[in-house]
Amino acid sequence: MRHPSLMSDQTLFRDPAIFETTHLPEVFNYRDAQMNDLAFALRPAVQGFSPLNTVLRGPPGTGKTTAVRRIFAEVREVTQRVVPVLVSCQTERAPNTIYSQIFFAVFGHMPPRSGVANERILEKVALRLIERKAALVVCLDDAHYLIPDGTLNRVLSAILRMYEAWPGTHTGVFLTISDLATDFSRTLNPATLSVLHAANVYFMPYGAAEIREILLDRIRMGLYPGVVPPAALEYLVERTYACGDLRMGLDLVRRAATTAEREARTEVTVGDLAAAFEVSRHLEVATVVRTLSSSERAVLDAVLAAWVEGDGPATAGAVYKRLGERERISYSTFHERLGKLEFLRLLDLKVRHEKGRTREIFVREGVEEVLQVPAGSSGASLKCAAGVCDDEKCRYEGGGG
Ligand SMILES: Nc1ncnc2c1ncn2[C@@H]1O[C@H](COP(=O)(O)OP(=O)(O)OP(=O)(O)O)[C@@H](O)[C@H]1O
Repeated sequence: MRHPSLMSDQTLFRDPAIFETTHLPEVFNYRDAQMNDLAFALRPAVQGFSPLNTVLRGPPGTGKTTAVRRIFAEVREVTQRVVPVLVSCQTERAPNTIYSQIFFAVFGHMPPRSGVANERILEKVALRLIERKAALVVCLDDAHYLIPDGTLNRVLSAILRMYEAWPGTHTGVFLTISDLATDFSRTLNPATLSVLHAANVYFMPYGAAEIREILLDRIRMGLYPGVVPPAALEYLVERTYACGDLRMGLDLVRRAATTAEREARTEVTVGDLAAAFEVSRHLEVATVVRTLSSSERAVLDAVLAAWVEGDGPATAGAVYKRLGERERISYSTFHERLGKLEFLRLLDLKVRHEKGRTREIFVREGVEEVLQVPAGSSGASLKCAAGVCDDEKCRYEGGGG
């Protein structure tokens, strides 16, 4: 079917911002029970006491962050006696930057960039809270990112034990977790667990009918009428339901509508959505990859180059050697970074027992596509595929290969 062409200055988007990941939807259906639980957890704070610590658990794109943003916005409207702070742990990974965000929420400006110890920042925050008779609620969004190097433990302990150093402070936390396997009893130390003592609020994946309504609502607000015909909508719902992440659906609509617009069509087709899916399906991996530090990224790049070159799992020894040609890195640091990449679900590590323990590294689906390393692009000379056995470690220790 031929579509009427569009003038070049015409657009299919009524409001492109509706499809931005940062957009806070006006209508937030199907999460009333969770919103009630969060309101209940905040009630003591509104009354001048510490809020109830709460963990929001659910797969990616099920509305956890949106629920927190909405309830925090409501709190700001009704009282000044609660200071809500939302910290994205995908971007803020160090205690200092997290405390700086809290400082900003309390004072309206950032603390001096350097030379101020964490303790001093927290002290200033605590004294101001006491002066204002205000309670602090910090949401650590995607808190699992802070687990591998112990940052979550340190930050939680500092926030929740403020009352010990500065009596009269009232503090609490919300933690959002999309990695359902996260078990705090194994990752936090007992002293932190005893002050955390959190209740769980679950965000189950939306059903297909709920996804349809949510997406339709966004389409109505973001696009002009008729841009997404029924067949395209069905495909969209099917794809989004299959992955469970609403972000996928929103991204597909945005990309497909942009394609249709570029080709001067007034409707998106199933083909536009299918093409968009090829790009969007690795959205989650792309998001995680963007949060890696340059040193973590270097390890991932080396793994991928070895993986592509060897057409399958690389051994830890081969990757370590390859990496050692570019930077000085001890085996334990390398091992730590590998562990982190596994924790972030970018890699799988498997031990093979063959003349000692050989660690094989498998690259998870989507990583290669996201990193887009052309086959055989580097390191052809590194054909020494000896695995690193635990008892071999010392050979590599000290870096440089
Ligand atoms: N009930 C809903 N109504 C409208 N939009 C929703 C609803 N639930 C989620 N969304 C939208 O889906 C997208 C993802 O939601 P959100 O960021 O809150 O998910 P999340 O559970 O925090 O994901 P992650 O664990 O990956 O951080 C956002 O654009 C949000 O506006």
